[in-house]
Amino acid sequence: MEIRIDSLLEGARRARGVAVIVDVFRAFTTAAVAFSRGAPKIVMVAEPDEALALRARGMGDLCVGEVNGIRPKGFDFGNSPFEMAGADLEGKVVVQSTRAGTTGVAAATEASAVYAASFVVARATARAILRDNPSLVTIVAMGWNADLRTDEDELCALYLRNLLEGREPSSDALRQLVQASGQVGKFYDPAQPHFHPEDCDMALDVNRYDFAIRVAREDGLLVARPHA
Ligand SMILES: O=C(O)[C@H](CS(=O)(=O)O)OP(=O)(O)O
Ligand SMILES: [Mg+2]
Repeated sequence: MEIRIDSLLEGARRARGVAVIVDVFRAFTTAAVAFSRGAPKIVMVAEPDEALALRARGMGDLCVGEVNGIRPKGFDFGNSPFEMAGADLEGKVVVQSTRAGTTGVAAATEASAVYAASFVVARATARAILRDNPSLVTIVAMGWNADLRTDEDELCALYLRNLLEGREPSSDALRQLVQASGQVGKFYDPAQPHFHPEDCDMALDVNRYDFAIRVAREDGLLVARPHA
């Protein structure tokens, strides 16, 4: 198995083989929590207007996401694992739009298969990929706004490569490295109430869930489902 690591939107666009789109803060932590709260599937789109249009057409029940970290007008929830944790999503189809994570999923058009990953589903994602034993895996760290590399996604990509190669680095070490990085302060900034300290804590609960998040095209839509 060849494992490549890439970054940002251009990395998603050129991803070949099985693509693992990584977004720790917060898209694919939020998605994992949504599944844990009963959402059967998540339709992933790049643009907020696409999400609103799908909900208007009855293709989704709830819009979740962000622009600049803030819940877009008309959305039901922000892109917050903490907000998701308080929601009853049993049987509710979520439509998610974020500026890095879901935009990266939508851009990965050359990939043979796509996973959406974060620390909370890392081991399950590696296990699912190893079961299929593909010849090529491309791990893409989406970063901030898909155009600035950030520690949490890069570290999660490196962690995933280690797992795929049969090693399991220390979760405590990962948490310490991410907590020392530049993307954490916003969760504790009263001037940015759309970010919650609990978002960060939940995103760093390494391997919290035992499912991966597999994304596949269904009737022309990118649909994410928990993948045991
Ligand atoms: O909602 C998020 O946390 C981020 C936006 S920001 O980088 O924190 O401003 O979006 P995502 O697409 O989940 O990286
Ligand atoms: Mg992010």
